[in-house]
Amino acid sequence: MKWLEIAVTAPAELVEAVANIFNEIGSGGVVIEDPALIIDLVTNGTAETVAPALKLPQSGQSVVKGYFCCDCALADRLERLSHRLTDLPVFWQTREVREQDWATAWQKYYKPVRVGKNIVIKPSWEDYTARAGETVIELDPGMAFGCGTHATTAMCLTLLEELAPVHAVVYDVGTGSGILSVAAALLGARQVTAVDIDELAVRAARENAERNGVADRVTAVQGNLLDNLAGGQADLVVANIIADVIIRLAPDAAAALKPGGRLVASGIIKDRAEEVRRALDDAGLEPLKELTKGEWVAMVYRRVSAVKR
Ligand SMILES: C[S@@+](CC[C@H](N)C(=O)[O-])C[C@H]1O[C@@H](n2cnc3c(N)ncnc32)[C@H](O)[C@@H]1O
Repeated sequence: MKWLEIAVTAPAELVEAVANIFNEIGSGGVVIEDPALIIDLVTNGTAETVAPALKLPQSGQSVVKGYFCCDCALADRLERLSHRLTDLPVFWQTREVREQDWATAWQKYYKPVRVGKNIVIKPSWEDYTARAGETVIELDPGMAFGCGTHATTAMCLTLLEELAPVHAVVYDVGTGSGILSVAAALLGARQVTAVDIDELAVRAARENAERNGVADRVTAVQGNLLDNLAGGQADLVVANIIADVIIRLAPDAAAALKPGGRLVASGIIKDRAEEVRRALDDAGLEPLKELTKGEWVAMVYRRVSAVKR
């Protein structure tokens, strides 16, 4: 089958917005090429990581690629895309590709990679022998976000490892591939609810929980943020989405936490970090820690006692 690849070159802060537009108009898959991440891997990569396969990007801009089936719906999709991109500072190019070329193209760059102190993310098709003390997450993200190498996911994993959620009740909001839910369960959480608005992500999260032998502790559900979740109050909420969504989520995240519970929030571009801090403060949460990587920020907050609603 023939597909049309549409490559949108965009500044880092618009990457999520462009990826969302692709998803909303029915893209069969989205690939994000983030130069900050590639530079980080080329600079800091070890023999185990993807670094040897990568080349430094020519420009500092990110490229978001969407794939569209060349069928009768294509013309309508292109018109909607053109309409949605028209006011954004981006440019786009198209080329025809065969299905095998894009569906698996990213796999050749995706090798076992170490995150935090002792977490290793192992693609399901790669071999890896775990060393003592390592937590190995076996993953096939499919078309869902979250293969572990994106700065925001990596920072969330690092923070999860530090928070050591032994016996914790956890909500993973915007679970994508389920990577953070699986990590929480492997790190000892007793009950994890993984929620995503995207049906494909929910399926990927369920499969990845099974693949890692933690399906008995990870429940993946389709839904909007923390709406209608039945898991009770949590020790830990993780949300790696985007600044606007974290701001919207703040009061509900605070209310979903037990006193003393922690929120790990990421997907926050540096320029929006202050707005997110304000929203989390306004929700009655107390800041504990921040990490930054490239353009991205991850934050840890704690619920002190009663929260404002
Ligand atoms: C950046 S990805 C994070 C994936 C994974 N948790 C990680 O850390 O790599 C954000 C995810 O949030 C999901 N999402 C966006 N808006 C949402 C909403 N309102 N409710 C639930 N999930 C949402 C997206 O579908 C996407 O899978």
